[in-house]
Amino acid sequence: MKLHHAAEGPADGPPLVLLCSLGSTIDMWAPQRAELADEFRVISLDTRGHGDSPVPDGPYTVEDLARDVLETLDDLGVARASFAGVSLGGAIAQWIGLYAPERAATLAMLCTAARFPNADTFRDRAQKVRAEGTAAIADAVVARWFTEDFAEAEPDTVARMRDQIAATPAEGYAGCAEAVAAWDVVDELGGIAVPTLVVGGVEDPATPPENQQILADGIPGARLETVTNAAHLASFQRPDVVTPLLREHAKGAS
Ligand SMILES: O=C(O)CC1=CCC(=O)O1
Repeated sequence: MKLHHAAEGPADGPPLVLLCSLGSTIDMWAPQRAELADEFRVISLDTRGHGDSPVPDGPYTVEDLARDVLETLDDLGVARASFAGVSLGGAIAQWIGLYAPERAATLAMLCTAARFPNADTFRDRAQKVRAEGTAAIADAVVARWFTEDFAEAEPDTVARMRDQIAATPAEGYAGCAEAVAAWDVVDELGGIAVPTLVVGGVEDPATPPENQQILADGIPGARLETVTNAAHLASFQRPDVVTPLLREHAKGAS
């Protein structure tokens, strides 16, 4: 399935693909897109069921979502790229590292997990949004994305991001929540042979830092960075730290 996307930066620049978290659109990458487009061909994609991408009936799997990404890149003529994904997007990056490594020059996995904590809560969430709509969970979810200090300092930004969650089609959100619930590659991480950066947020309640430690311990040669004053959307709250990390890592692509 082809995904809605934005392609920015020089057409002949090294491709850098940005993958989103559950309940977000390519707007979550706003702090990185313009900045990294100075040297990369930045391709950000709305995950299936989100933003302006198609919304088939769920459940979906991470494999479905990753195949959508690769099909869209095929359509764009991109055979190999660096990938950076937050949370669900980080699971997609793991899948590509495991099952389509020839497509990946580097991988960056942000605020994600090889098996998400409390998988049942994502099945419950899927059930709730199918019954009541995505707005029913938007406040609770956005509270996990940013630190309390940030939420107090930037209420308009947080409200905008909350609205992004509430605008996500219920079936798309539910299908992706079911993909999150089923994701478990803890025992396969040793098979990822692509240069990998793992980034965590110190105050992330959704995928606390021990999850990134598991990724970094399991993926041979992975580099781990943990960002302070950051919760689940560390890339959005701390672009001052995360964007240079992404740049440096993707530049190391061979
Ligand atoms: O939505 C959450 O609470 C955290 C999360 C899990 C997967 C994802 O993309 O976000």
